[in-house]
Amino acid sequence: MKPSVILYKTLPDDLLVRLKNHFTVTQLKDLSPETVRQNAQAFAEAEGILGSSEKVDKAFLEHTPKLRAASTVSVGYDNFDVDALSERHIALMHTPTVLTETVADTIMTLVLATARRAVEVAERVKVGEWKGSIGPDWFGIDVHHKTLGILGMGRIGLALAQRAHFGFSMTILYNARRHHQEAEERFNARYCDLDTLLAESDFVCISLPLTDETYHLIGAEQLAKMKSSAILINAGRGPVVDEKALIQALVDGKIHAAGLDVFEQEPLPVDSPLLSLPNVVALPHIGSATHETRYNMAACAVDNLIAALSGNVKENCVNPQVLK
Ligand SMILES: NC(=O)c1ccc[n+]([C@@H]2O[C@H](COP(=O)([O-])OP(=O)(O)OC[C@H]3O[C@@H](n4cnc5c(N)ncnc54)[C@H](O)[C@@H]3O)[C@@H](O)[C@H]2O)c1
Ligand SMILES: O=C(O)[C@H](O)CO
Repeated sequence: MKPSVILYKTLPDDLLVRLKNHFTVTQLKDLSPETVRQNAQAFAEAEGILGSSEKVDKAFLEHTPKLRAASTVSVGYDNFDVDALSERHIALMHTPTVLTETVADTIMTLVLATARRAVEVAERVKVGEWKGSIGPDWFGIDVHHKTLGILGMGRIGLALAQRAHFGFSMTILYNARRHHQEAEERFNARYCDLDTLLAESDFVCISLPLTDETYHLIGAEQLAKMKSSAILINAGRGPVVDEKALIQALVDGKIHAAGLDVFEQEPLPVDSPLLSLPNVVALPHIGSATHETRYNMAACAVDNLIAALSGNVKENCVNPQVLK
């Protein structure tokens, strides 16, 4: 008999067929307590789950006594209680690498859009404000040859450094828990402490995971250390930045602008003060959202679940100790 799995995301048809070739699939819309209550038997039988963005904690796991693997269609896994999964010997699989280049493109999009005010001035054209030759109130600031600071020199940070170094002749600073030899050798990146990075960067770019250590890593004190001409870009996770402090810093002119793909609350409430600030570019968490990359992530997640439930894991496991 095929193992039972719960799918809580829509998959392209060919990937759904691949999943069904290996498993008995129950498709549900989410993992909310109500969905769990209404489908108690399916959760009681499930050996695997596949989807994204839903919270998987101890309380959820009480309803899944047979669970052996969770496969998330994302690289970030802050919505999972990894310790609780590991205690139960449940493998957590994720999708690193396939999305790295696309997310780095998104960060570069935010760098360019904020510096050149692309969204703001395009809106002004649409409402008929372009009536003659433009003046300094339409000007942006240069990106090329500026200094870009990277918080989180992992896969995405490295791909960003490559773009900034080769594409825009930028000086790269980074802060990390250890020196990153490849970044230093290939992109001439300079390691520095957080305060130095904040003080010297024209663009502070966050590609950090959300952990206890990174929660509100950037707050009022850190924003005050940035240049008033600097731009903050966050494509890691919203809660890495204290959003209230960020709004205040933008309102007070302590920093020049912000480019944000992630927020403390998603979707971003329409009444967020961020949306009334002209110097904020707010994207709806589209870091990896291209047709190609989202397909590749879904395919990776399907393969990850097949590997985990057949005892054949070679990569992409967050807690490989449970496989021993
Ligand atoms: N906006 C999006 O759509 C999107 C898409 C993909 C990933 N992400 C986020 O980006 C994160 C990074 O992805 P990745 O593939 O580059 O992961 P990664 O693991 O390769 O890189 C993360 C880096 O952050 C470093 N780090 C962790 N805690 C730190 C700390 N306290 N101080 C300094 N450095 C620290 C790690 O050492 C690592 O080098 C993901 O965890 C996810 O939250 C967002
Ligand atoms: O972590 C990731 O892969 C992205 O944020 C999509 O959720």
